[in-house]
Amino acid sequence: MSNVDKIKIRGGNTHLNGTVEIEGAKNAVLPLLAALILASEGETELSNVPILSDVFTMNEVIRHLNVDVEFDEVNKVVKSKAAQKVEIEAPYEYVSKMRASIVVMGPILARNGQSRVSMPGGCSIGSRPIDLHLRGFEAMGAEINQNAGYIEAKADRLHGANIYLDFPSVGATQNLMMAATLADGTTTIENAAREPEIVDLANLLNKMGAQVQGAGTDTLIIKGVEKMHGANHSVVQDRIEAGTFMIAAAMTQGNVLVKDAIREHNRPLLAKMIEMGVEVIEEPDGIRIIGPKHLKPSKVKTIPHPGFPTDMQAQMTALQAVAEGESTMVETVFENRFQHLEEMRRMGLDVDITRNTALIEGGKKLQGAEVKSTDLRASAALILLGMVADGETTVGELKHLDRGYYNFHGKLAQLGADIERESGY
Ligand SMILES: CC(=O)N[C@H]1[C@@H](OP(=O)(O)OP(=O)(O)OC[C@H]2O[C@@H](n3ccc(=O)[nH]c3=O)[C@H](O)[C@@H]2O)O[C@H](CO)[C@@H](O)[C@@H]1O
Ligand SMILES: C=C(OP(=O)(O)O)C(=O)O
Repeated sequence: MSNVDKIKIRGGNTHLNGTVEIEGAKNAVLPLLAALILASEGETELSNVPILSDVFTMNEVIRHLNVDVEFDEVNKVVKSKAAQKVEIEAPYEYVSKMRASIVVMGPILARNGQSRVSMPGGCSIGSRPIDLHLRGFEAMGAEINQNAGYIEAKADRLHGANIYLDFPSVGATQNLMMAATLADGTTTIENAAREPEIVDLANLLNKMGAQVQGAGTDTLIIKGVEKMHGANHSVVQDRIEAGTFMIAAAMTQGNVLVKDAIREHNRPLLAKMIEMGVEVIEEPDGIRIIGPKHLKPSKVKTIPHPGFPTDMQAQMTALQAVAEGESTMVETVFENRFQHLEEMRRMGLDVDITRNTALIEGGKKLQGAEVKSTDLRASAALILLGMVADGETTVGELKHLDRGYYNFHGKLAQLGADIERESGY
């Protein structure tokens, strides 16, 4: 994997066909790896772990904290032995590489009574503050200080608290849920995030001896326990990778079976695609997507789960680019998540952007171009658009793609796309 690699797509006549297998979810496995910090005895085996650069980064973070982890990439299994003692510091070097590593803060604090974690800072899709995480820790009795780019938290032992999140933040819900597992007493988190990745985390925590109830609803109740142990768990399927291939099939008049896709996890996307004229067939071993000749335009707004996911927004705009007529996309979760549209303009997309609303005049001729990805989902969306644009599209800055998609070009090639990855040097 190299950031100087490029993906080349020759588009204009692609009709994807076949079956695609989906990996375990990046957004599930990262907090699951952080949860390993909580175990003080036994061994853990996580299976269905995706081979992604973010997973390597998270493994480095928790290794640095003294948790023994080994990633068997052939079998997609992470094995870990509980640490007797965990370190308190997650340094800048790791947290700056991957914001999601902030979710180690709750587990470190719960295990050690103190933690020192580098502030993650923003990223290209928005400023991404962590105030909700910190206010939750404070409610549980932690004293928080900011010092030289680090957040330091201290509490001899966290205590249970009633926490209401102003916004159902995924990361804050995960961080506070993990902190509460070892706290003294019961914690209630209201207006909690309801994403399937939250449910997956609660499932692992409960297997490790925690007492978490209500995952998947907006109220979590966590009864603190004295200690936690290792457990075996298989990572839930990546609904965003699955959704990306569903859109790929829909926009290329394709016929693709997305293996073992979970309808419940992709309900808002599937509902929109059906509205746009896509055929969605539930089969015993997955969901089949058949793309029509003429796609209808749509109005989409991103909202926390079970609303339309912001992580599918860029890919959905690629589908809207193909739909005939005027579509709208409103991004309400992140304030700067339209950068892919500027790149798509270079491919001939007719789009008008006013603040968080994009007006896409779809169905016009698109031409391949040299473009660069600005974030993870932008890179996938540009590759998707490359399949329907005439001529050659080259997508660079693949470090973003490698954070969240394993062998994306290989999977598309297997479905019939004319695509290759050129190695840098
Ligand atoms: C690793 C991972 O799982 N990443 C996902 C997670 O990110 P992440 O957990 O960072 O996203 P959040 O749900 O926390 O953020 C959503 C919104 O809340 C704001 N906010 C968040 C926390 C806080 O303390 N204060 C605050 O204002 C953010 O700036 C953003 O505008 O959920 C996002 C929203 O579904 C997804 O796009 C990311 O792919
Ligand atoms: C925004 C994303 O991830 P992260 O929160 O890890 O940046 C994503 O998965 O689309």
